[in-house]
Amino acid sequence: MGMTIAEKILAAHSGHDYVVPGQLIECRTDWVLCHEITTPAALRMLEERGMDQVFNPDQIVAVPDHSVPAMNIKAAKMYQKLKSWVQEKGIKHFFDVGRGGIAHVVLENTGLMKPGQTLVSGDSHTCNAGALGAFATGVGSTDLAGAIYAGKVWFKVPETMLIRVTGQAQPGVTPKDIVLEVIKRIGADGANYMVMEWVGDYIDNLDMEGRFTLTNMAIEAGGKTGIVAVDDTTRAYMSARGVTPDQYTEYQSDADATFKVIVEVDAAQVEPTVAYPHIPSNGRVAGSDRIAVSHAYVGSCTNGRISDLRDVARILKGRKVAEGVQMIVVPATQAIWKQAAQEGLLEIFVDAGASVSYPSCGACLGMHSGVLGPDDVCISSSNRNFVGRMGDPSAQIYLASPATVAASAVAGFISDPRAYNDTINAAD
Ligand SMILES: CC(C)[C@H](C(=O)O)[C@@H](O)C(=O)O
Ligand code: SF4
Repeated sequence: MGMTIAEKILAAHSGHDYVVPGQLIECRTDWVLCHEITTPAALRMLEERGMDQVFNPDQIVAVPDHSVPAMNIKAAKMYQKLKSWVQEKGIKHFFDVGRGGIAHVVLENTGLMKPGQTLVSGDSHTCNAGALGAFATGVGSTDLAGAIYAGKVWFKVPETMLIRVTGQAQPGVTPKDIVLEVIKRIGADGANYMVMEWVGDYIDNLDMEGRFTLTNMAIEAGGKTGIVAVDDTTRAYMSARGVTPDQYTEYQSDADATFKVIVEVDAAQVEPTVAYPHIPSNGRVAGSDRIAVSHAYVGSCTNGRISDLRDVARILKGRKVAEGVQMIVVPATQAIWKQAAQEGLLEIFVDAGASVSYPSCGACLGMHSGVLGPDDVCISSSNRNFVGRMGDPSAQIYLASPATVAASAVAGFISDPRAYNDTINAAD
């Protein structure tokens, strides 16, 4: 019987020739990603049991990202805990504040995480790295503790959902719109405990940044992870990071692999999509209602990459954020921040009246640097719009692509970015 990519990776990491969905396996983890929010709890569990060791300090990547730079004493202590552990255990790959950014985006860019590998982290958007043709998933602090200690985790082998995206998207329609459309169709629990494998000529033609946006949001449909098979785009991405094909394993799903569900998407039919409060599956066409916004946020591990910032700059160039709208742009990493500066994007944002913040998760989860107050209405390029996600429970969050966020910031109400298609084409 054929296997999917995910099944092949899990078999290879658990000493089996093949695995089937539902099977319980003990899986080797090639990488463990640690940030300052969930790692301290895992470390405490290990310390309390006298098991305070790491399986391999060279296979742990530590990136403080949520509450940095610290906004209060509690956050400063969490950061200290992560940092002192890193120093004590000799964790090799530590991306300190000022040298990192949002952990998932830092990791995807390092060349450390490779196709065919496994990754766990105490963060639900770990699925992001699946775009590299890898198996990457979020775990709770207990499993995180086990992974740090032993380099292993237990998994029930997930079933796989195949999502075939064909055709060309209209100008102004981005991977974020595609994934919001898929989640709208299947529901916020539509892929529960499944791997979401993305295929089709739309995916073949998509760059790595767009693929990360797709796999990043698997968890918003309940997915165990998202995955894209390795192709020339992946190989070029790895090679740009000094990693050659002999350093990793490529897997493809077999022709007779079993997919629990198959979802077909015609990219040309997808419109700029906005997920209305309070669930990412609540998608509607951008601009179909007149909804005034008080805040616009571009950033996060879903859409804080350089291509996202370029999309925003094309729309903001020579324009102003509407009076009464507070816009925040957060490049996902220091490297992206620098690239955006070099390309003149930050200047465009500032000239338009947007604040540019330092790389962190801050506003995305309402921790700091852009917390929403009562009844604020935010159009956000992030991934979740749950009640209270960005601050006060009465605030309303609408999820959209960076282009839609920019178009809405300029208009002062949620708007269709296709109105700027001429601008977009002219800039390309
Ligand atoms: C703080 C962290 C555990 C959380 C997650 O796991 O997703 C955060 O990153 C989020 O996006 O809500
Ligand atoms: S950017 Fe947002 S979604 Fe991503 S890890 Fe940080 S808090 Fe979570």
